[in-house]
Amino acid sequence: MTISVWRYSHLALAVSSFLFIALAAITGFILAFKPVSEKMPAYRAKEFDKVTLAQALPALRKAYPGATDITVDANQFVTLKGTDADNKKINAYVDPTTGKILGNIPPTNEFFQWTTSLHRSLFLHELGRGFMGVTAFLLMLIAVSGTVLIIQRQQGVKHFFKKIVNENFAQYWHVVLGRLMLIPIILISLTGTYLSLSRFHIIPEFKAKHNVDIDNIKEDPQIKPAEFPIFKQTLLADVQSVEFPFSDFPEDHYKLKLKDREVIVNQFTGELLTDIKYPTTTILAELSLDLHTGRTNAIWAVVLAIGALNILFFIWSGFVMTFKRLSNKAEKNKFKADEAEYIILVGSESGTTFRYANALSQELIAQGKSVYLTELDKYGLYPKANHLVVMTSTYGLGDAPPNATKFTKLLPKYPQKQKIQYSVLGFGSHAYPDFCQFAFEVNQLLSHQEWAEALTDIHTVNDKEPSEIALWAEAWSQQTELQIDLLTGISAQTPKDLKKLTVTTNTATAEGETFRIRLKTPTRAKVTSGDLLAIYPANDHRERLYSIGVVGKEIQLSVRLHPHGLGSSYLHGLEKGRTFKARIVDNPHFHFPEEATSVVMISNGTGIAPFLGMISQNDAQLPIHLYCGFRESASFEGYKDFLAEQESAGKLAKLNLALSREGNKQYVSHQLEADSKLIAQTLQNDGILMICGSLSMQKDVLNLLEKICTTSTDSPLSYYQSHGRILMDCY
Ligand SMILES: Cc1cc2nc3c(=O)[nH]c(=O)nc-3n(C[C@H](O)[C@H](O)[C@H](O)COP(=O)(O)O)c2cc1C
Repeated sequence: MTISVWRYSHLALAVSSFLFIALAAITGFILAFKPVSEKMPAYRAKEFDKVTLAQALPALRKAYPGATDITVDANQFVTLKGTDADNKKINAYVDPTTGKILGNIPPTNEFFQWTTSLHRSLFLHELGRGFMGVTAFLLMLIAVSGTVLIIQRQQGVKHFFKKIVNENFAQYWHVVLGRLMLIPIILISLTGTYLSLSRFHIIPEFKAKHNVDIDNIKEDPQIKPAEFPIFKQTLLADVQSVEFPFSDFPEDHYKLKLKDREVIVNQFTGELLTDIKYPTTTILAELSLDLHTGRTNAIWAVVLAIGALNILFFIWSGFVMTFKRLSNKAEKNKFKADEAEYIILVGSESGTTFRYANALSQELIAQGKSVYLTELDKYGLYPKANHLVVMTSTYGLGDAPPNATKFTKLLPKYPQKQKIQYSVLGFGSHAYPDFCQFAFEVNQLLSHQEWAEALTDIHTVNDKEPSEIALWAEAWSQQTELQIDLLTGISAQTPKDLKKLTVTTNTATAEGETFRIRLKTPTRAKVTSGDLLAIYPANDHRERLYSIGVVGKEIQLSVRLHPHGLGSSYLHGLEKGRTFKARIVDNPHFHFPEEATSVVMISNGTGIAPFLGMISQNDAQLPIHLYCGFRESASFEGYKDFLAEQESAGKLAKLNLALSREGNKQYVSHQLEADSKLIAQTLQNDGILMICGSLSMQKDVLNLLEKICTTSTDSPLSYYQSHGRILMDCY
């Protein structure tokens, strides 16, 4: 059964009964203090647990010749009724071994009585009792469906108590307290249900019928009550009540109501005249009352009070979660699926991803675009679309969220008829081992579709980190030439935190060629190879991003001069000594992995830039294999000497150069294919693969890696991607 069925059942049950449950929880909380308050005065005899009827009954009869009966209540206080030697009426708590009066029976506490009536029957007599019985049953179903949801969330009973990630107060404590209070709440609801069923005789009531053969009651041999075997064997702790013989006539007798049976005892001989065991249903009803009220144990009563408070918390947190989920859903589409240019597909469980998808949709509509937003599982044909954005979270062990489980099957079913440019933004959390795995899977699947063209590299967002969302928005905006601001104030129109940079060298070359530009890093700027430099060539909102390599103490960019390229033309024109303002964008997911056993770096064209910085800083001499692709040897010329120096300094283990328009005309993917064994070993042995360059190179390399993973490693490609073993920064 899917998670949604259980979730909806849990929710429907909670919604339909929450008022009654809340009332029962509040009154239940108050009533939990009844046993605690009753136990406060010490009317329980010392060593009560050891006293037998053989000790108690003769002593009490001696002190009170007119005693008619004794009762032992849930607090183990002994009440004696009857008269004393002076014929004075007695109804008091007594010490069962001495007969000493310990205290008077207090009048019933009216507040507790009032609360009990409200708790049991809402002051509506039988009708109210019926309501509360049903409420107890619904609470039980809620607890059971909640347990199933936790088991599903934790991926099995074995992991039931595994750590829960605290992503949100209401959700976190709903689950954590749900696990802790599960047993008390199931017991509260189960016993409440049982008591109602007993009350309405759905579970039959038992009344012991004692058929005493009065004509054959013996009077001999007479023995003292203290010697009666039944009295010697029976502890007072196992007694509910004892009726004394009314007179010395043989037909009068002792009637013992024990915990598990009723016994009639001959007053002269101690013989058992009847012995009727209670059926299990009666014993269970008593146990239910003990557990439901906490009357026998003050600690359990406190647990019940905590349970009642938790129920109130579950009602509050459950509603907070539901409202959040409901408010974060797809807004109504203005355009139909078959007329929209921009398609946004969302995979979400608790709804937050919809918030960003809705923001994107609104931004695009505001810019006059036609947009259609839907769930991944509602994927279909989009005849007018030219852009597809997938925003999806990951759940379970790297699985699809509930509204995206069918997508991988639907995708090949609906091949689009025209080319569509896609971009995937994964939402996840590093607190889970398979970070954004489902997003990686979707990205990989899309890359295999003939009609799909990657517009940006896949981007991932850890714990809804605004700067990562903004980074995707920037990358997507740059490619679409649209200005998208998903997070007001983050990807703001006017860039903040600009740094002044000075050009130290610029190898500015001809159009179509790659040039390198070096910039003096401002003294207090924090910059690492793999970060991005955002420049604003026209001094307006238009931003262009370049991968940074930190070489020496300088920022080095490799830029290909595009005809009419806004960013590349600007940088190309910057002469030595010129200063300009730019923003350093922290890009931690593409920093050099110092902890790795080895690193394989894969680049084409200007993608080599961050690797140059990382290699030059590899003082620990971690084995680095660099696979870099260029069109012709001239493009590589500028890096040749530098890389040779790094090789001889032990900072670069091996350089593999692929030239696509010279010699045997190879791409990096060809060289990687030839070295498949090394690649598989790197992945298997905790090494890291880093890819930087064009999206088409990335696509080829990922397809090759997928093959290598299928044939030569233990896990699929998405596993290595989601475990941070394949780092990418492509454009
Ligand atoms: C039970 C549970 C399991 C999760 N499993 C993963 C996971 O395997 N990988 C991951 O990257 N994030 C995981 N996450 C984090 C979510 O993907 C992340 O919080 C996301 O932003 C939620 O988006 P949504 O509200 O749209 O569903 C999990 C979250 C929860 C509550």
